[in-house]
Amino acid sequence: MRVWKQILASIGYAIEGMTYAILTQRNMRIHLGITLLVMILALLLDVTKIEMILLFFAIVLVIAAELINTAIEAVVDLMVVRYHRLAKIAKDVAAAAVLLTALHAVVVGILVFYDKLFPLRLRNFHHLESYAIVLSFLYLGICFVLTFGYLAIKKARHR
Ligand SMILES: Nc1ncnc2c1ncn2[C@@H]1O[C@H](COP(=O)(O)OP(=O)(O)OP(=O)(O)O)[C@@H](O)[C@H]1O
Repeated sequence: MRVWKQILASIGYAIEGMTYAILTQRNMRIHLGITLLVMILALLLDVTKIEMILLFFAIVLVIAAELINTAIEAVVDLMVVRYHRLAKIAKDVAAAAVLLTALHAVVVGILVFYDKLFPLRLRNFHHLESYAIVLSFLYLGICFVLTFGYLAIKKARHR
């Protein structure tokens, strides 16, 4: 009985954390809004079970990253009251993790919805689908390199 009470208490704390993130983080509200739109789109369009799993995975990844980012921001603000190079690195790297998961979700969204939203164009131009895939990964790669390149340069400058 005590174990169940502890488990229920843990779930309660987790819900409190989620509520805090939704109420205080604008980005979290944006993620949830987009999630709602994606779910409506997935219900309206002919999405397979595997595609649904991929969409869910991408969405959960973004929301989990945003929650961890919020936790890191809170810990940094608790420990550091003034400007500190390490505080900046901690916050920027946590933000980069969210950015990366969000880009991943965009790529998954393009891959899942592209041929469902533009089936006629695809029938005439088969190469468009591969363009969408290549462009998605190119975009993801560029953002990845820019984000981590920027962080690496910043870090090197502060050494
Ligand atoms: N104590 C600090 N020392 C150095 N740089 C900081 C510090 N606090 C914040 N920063 C810099 O300012 C940026 C924004 O910080 P802030 O705490 O406002 O987070 P945020 O990304 O705006 O959070 P939110 O998700 O709540 O909008 C950080 O990414 C970091 O570069």
